[in-house]
Amino acid sequence: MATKTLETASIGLIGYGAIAHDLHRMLSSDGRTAQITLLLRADSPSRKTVPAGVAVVSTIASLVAVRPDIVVEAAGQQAAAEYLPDVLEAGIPVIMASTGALADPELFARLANAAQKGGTRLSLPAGAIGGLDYLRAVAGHPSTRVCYTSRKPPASFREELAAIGHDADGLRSEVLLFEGSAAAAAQRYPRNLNVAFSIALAVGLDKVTVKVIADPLVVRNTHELDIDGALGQARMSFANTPSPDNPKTSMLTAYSLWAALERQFQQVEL
Ligand SMILES: NC(=O)C1=CN([C@@H]2O[C@H](COP(=O)(O)OP(=O)(O)OC[C@H]3O[C@@H](n4cnc5c(N)ncnc54)[C@H](OP(=O)(O)O)[C@@H]3O)[C@@H](O)[C@H]2O)C=CC1
Ligand SMILES: O=C([O-])CC(=O)C(=O)O
Repeated sequence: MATKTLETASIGLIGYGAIAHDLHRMLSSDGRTAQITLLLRADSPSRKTVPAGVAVVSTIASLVAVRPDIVVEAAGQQAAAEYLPDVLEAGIPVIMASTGALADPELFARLANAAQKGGTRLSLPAGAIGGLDYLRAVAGHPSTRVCYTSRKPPASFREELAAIGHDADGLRSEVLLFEGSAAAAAQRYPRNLNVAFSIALAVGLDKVTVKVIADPLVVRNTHELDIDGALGQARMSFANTPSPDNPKTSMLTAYSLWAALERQFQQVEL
């Protein structure tokens, strides 16, 4: 990989939704013509949004056969579980957006083993937040505790609110949807709470408590972290613009994946 650059690399992209659209645009801007192979299901509605000239395959075997330099998953937790072991085992590095899939310890072990067998690495981007370097550092002290609150406009939790008798469009005050562990949050809200599990992986699963709030008074996807312990206190807050294509997803996520991709091809890693 050392001689390749992001401009000359062959990139496998799983999914073509809000994140992948933005990533594809970034990879193709400034006169670049990225070599991208998309994996979408044969009957995927997303196929009709794929620009002419972009190669599309329907199976993970076909994607692996192309031998991309790297694969980026931006399709969802179920897709990550289904496809990524084969990619890693084939020795192809992976950047995974749907980090909440790792809340399943069996899948975590399967992916780690596949990466070891393939002699490659699974990279987890910061996604819709930042500050994972700080969390990784304070993880070392047993006193560290993190309270993470995901606060999003009601449109991001339309189905969940309906299930408890609320109309997302008529909500007047905030609704606490969930309080508990990061693993439970990531599994209960697979399209909204991957960040919770990224935080937990960085700082330690036992150190994090999570609140999930639908709030009609916010217009941004807001991630608040309160960190406390013998090393000190920190407060981080991210107020992200939701993607126009998918309000659950912050636009920042595609930029984070782009930054993670760039790092893969740099000799000096920041
Ligand atoms: N780590 C982080 O901070 C964040 C992580 N995420 C993760 O990224 C994922 C993608 O986000 P986003 O782009 O907004 O989602 P979208 O719903 O906009 O797009 C998902 C895309 O993936 C495709 N897809 C879904 N399942 C499969 C499958 N089994 N095989 C192939 N393609 C599939 C969909 O195609 P189809 O048309 O067939 O449904 C669609 O093209 C989220 O589900 C979430 O897990 C999101 C935000 C932040
Ligand atoms: O994009 C966001 O704000 C967070 C998100 O959806 C997730 O963590 O799955």
